[in-house]
This record gives sequence, structure tokens and C-alpha cells, in this order.
Amino acid sequence: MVTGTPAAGLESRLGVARGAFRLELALDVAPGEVVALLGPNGSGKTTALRTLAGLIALDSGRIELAGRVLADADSATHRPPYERRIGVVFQDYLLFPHLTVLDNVAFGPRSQQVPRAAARKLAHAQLSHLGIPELAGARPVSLSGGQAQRVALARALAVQPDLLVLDEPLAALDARTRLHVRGELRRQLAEFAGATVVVTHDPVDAIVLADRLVVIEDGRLVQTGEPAEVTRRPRTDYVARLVGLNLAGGRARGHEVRLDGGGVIMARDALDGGCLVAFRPAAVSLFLARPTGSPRNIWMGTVGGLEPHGDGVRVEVTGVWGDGSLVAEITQAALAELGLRVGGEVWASVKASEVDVYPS
Ligand SMILES: Nc1ncnc2c1ncn2[C@@H]1O[C@H](COP(=O)(O)OP(=O)(O)OP(=O)(O)O)[C@@H](O)[C@H]1O
Repeated sequence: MVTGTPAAGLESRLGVARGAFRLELALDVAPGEVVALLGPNGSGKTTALRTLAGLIALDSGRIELAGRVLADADSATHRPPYERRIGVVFQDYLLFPHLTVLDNVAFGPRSQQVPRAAARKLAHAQLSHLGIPELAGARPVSLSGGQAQRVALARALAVQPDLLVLDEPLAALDARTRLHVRGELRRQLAEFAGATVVVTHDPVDAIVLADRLVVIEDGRLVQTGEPAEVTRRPRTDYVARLVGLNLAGGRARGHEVRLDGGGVIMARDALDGGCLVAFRPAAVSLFLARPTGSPRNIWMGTVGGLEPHGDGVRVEVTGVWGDGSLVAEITQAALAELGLRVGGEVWASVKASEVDVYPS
């Protein structure tokens, strides 16, 4: 069953004050599109979600969904949550413990005045669609994490929403279940005809689930684009850390970039003007003495920290290019061979061919 066939998706400008914090975000999502809303703690993700759902009133801006105005600060329009045709999957699912799975799913249609028998029929169809009809009679307490997630999704879809909002949909699951449920959720979202916003901290969830990423910091948009573009070319330190790249700002003249923090880096491509450079930690080599040979980017620094990462180790090197720092990823064997210790000196090098440069 494909739910909702909105004429237009979500078009919104969200202006909301929460104490000293202000959210100022334009968020548009096309029908069938999945957008991941990412940002550090306190950046305004929950505020955006609650504002879309109608739990917080706009103090400026407007929300239009499938051609209907849900909120408009200028005309003091504010439709209540149950009139918005927005399905929400909360982080901890918030299933009603005293109701069966079927009645949990039927709850949305019931609160939209759908008669009991018809609401239950809708709920049955939704559970079948998600491959869990056998759970209809179960109580939430007996469900596994993955099952509860599917029931919560069924409940959100049962109101035939034009917008589906998922708040950290996989955060409550253990690592193995998460892997499985993530793939399943991706398929389910692909079948949903309405717009979807997934709020997440997790870059892997965002990349797997979303067609487009919207990154906010301090209530403002800092970067948007397809996952591959954002992960390849981060525009802020937060995004660079999220996707695990080294990032620095500077000014390019040809292949040479004068970094804002001091020092110079040679990049793969030629450019002129303000720019950002990015390179992978795995592209950085570490040495105890100044290396000879081809790499043109060589810096001496201090080991600032060591952290296991997958099969290898991430080494933070501070004091490179002035007060800058970079992260190198090396193998356990290389770590043992180099005998690196926090506070020790180390040489870092990266080939120019590994350094991406793009306008800032
Ligand atoms: N009721 C409130 N009154 C005052 N300030 C609030 C209120 N609710 C949230 N804030 C502030 O608004 C800002 C954004 O919070 P929000 O919960 O939207 O961020 P978030 O990105 O969802 O964070 P997290 O990832 O930690 O959930 C924070 O600085 C928070 O302290």
C-alpha cells in the first residue's frame, strides 16, 4: 500500500524562539524525497520537528504541506497536530502500553474520526504492508526493539500522512538490530509517496536513509546536498568531524593554498580565492623523522591523542600549520612500530593528490 499522494511536498520557513535560542530554517521536501536533518546537540533539530508537528507555534514564517497551509505567523494560522496529516515516529516509539499493536496502529485513524471497524481494517492493512500482521494481538511490552520500530512506523503511516517525521528512528536499537532495521526502513521509506524528514545524529543512518542531507548548527542551515557531496566536501568543522575528514580554510592560488591558521598546503586541483581543503585521515602518513621523497605537504607536530578506530588507530596531531591540527589513521602495527605517545613529536605528510580543494 502506498500512502498519501500529495500534490506538493513540504514547503516551510520555520522561525521559532526558545529562550535565547532561535531557529531560522527554510526546509522544503519534495513528495517521495527523504531528507535527513543533522546537527550537533542543541542545534534545533527537535525544535524543528516539534514545530512541523504543531507542538510549537511559529513566531515567524509559514508551513505548507501538500498545498495546505498548516501554519502562518502573519495570519496567526496554527492547525493542531491532528489536522496536519503528519505521521511522527518518536525516538523511543511511545507505543501505548495498555493497547494491542492493532489498536496502537488504529489510534491515529480513530482520532481522525474514522469509525472503529474501518480504523482497525486500515491498521491491519498497514501491519500486513510492513510484514508484521502476526503482531496485531501483541502488547508493546512483548515486542523486540526492531518489532517496536516497525509498529511505530505502521502507526505513523496509518493516518495516511503527507509528511512522515522520524526522530532518531534507530537510536533505541542495539548495533546488530540496527543494521538490519536500517536496511528495512530504507526500503519502507522508498515506498512512501509523501515527504519524509529523518532527524538523526548518526551520519551512517543519514547517508543510508536519505536522498538529501540538511545540516543545521545553532538553528541555522550550514550545508545541504546529496550525501555523497556533503561527505566529500564538508563546509564546517562539525560536518568534517561527522564524516571523518580533515578540513581547513584558506586562500588558493593555483595548487597552493595559504591556510587561515598559517602555513601552506598543496592541493590536487588549481583554484583561485577563498577555499576549503579536505583530506582523509587514512591519506596521512606519520614518521618519526622528516620524510624524504615525493610528498609535498610535510608538517611537524605533537601527538595530541590516540583513539582506536575500527581495526586501526586515529592519531590527533596538533601544532601543524600554525595552531591547526589534523587526524591521521594508521594501523595498529604502524602505531607499535612508531611507538607514538601523547605529547611526543611526529612528522605528518599527505600527498597533494589526496587533498581536495573547493570554493568556500
Ligand atoms: N522550552 C525551552 N525553553 C528554552 N530553551 C529551549 C527550550 N527547548 C529547547 N530549548 C533550547 O533550544 C535549543 C535547541 O534545542 P533542541 O532540543 O531543538 O536541539 P537538538 O538539536 O534537538 O538537540 P539534541 O540533539 O540534543 O536533541 C537548545 O539550546 C535548548 O536549550
